[in-house]
Amino acid sequence: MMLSLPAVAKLNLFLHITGRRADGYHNLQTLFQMLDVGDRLHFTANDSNSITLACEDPTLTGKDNLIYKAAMLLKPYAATNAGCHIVLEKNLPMGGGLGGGSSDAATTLHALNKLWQLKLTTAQLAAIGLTLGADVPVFVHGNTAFAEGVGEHLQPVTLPEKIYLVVTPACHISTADIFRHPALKRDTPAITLTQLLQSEWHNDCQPLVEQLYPIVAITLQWLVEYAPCRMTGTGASVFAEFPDTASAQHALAQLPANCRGFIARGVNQSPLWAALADTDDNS
Ligand SMILES: C[C@@](CO)(OP(=O)(O)O)[C@H](O)COP(=O)(O)OP(=O)(O)OC[C@H]1O[C@@H](n2ccc(N)nc2=O)[C@H](O)[C@@H]1O
Ligand SMILES: Nc1ncnc2c1ncn2[C@@H]1O[C@H](COP(=O)(O)OP(=O)(O)O)[C@@H](O)[C@H]1O
Repeated sequence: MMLSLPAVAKLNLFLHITGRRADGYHNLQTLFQMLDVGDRLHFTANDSNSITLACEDPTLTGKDNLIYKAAMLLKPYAATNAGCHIVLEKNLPMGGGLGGGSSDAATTLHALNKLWQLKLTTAQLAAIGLTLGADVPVFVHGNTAFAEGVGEHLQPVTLPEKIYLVVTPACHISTADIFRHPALKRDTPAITLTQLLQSEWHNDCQPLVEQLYPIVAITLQWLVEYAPCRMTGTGASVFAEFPDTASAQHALAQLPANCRGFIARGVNQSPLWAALADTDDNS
């Protein structure tokens, strides 16, 4: 049996760092906005007892890929010879704060749960996903959500489904490097979701990233000419909200050299859920 499923991107509409934990991880308050665009994965179950991964980009087919790691985490729950061939259509910029790798992992968990008939609950898949990265559970649940802790305490939020222009300058930022930097602001007071929704939104990583990677600051200076803008996650991608697709396209047409850009709609539920429901209807 074969399954083709989306793995969408997210934005962090705000990202507050409220403290550092004993294990070095940081407690956050963040608003994850699901987008309607992303990667696509194709899964063909087999009885080879192995996981194989194919992608046009050969650097993405190794055993360090989160897709492979997610599949291996589910292997112990599956029948002895359960295997799968997975094809990744990589559309999202990598290491851009859009969560592409984490989203690919979450889609893989759902796909193999179905193909291998594991009957694990979404909560179980999210807990397994958390061992791969702090961003995986939100993609497993697939809702626009307010997150606390390292991103695992999630509360779905319904927001107006806005149009966003997402721009990724040509620089790679390591999440771990930003979190271990001495100059990172990590003392934003934790406040309630109601207060947060009424306050001015910001990203605590943005001033440090702008300082360390001037290209991010330059990209924000370009985008702010069109609309108020901010960085997502630990960068390097930045985004702005537009009233309609035409005005977002107007800005995208002027995209600076060396940047990638795309237009997406914010959605309250990831299209992954509709795609999974489709496969239920057809099985
Ligand atoms: C901060 C966010 C916001 O969405 O950044 P982006 O990665 O999306 O840019 C994410 O929660 C990131 O999640 P993810 O990318 O899955 O991070 P992980 O692999 O779990 O962690 C990478 C490294 O970042 C640091 N880290 C990560 C998350 C966190 N809450 N505190 C941390 O200190 C840790 O040093 C960890 O070793
Ligand atoms: N399926 C995957 N897609 C993209 N990157 C992956 C994947 N699996 C592992 N990675 C690694 O994770 C890093 C961060 O990827 P990504 O999730 O795109 O960034 P971010 O967490 O900043 O949004 C990449 O640079 C890459 O080395």
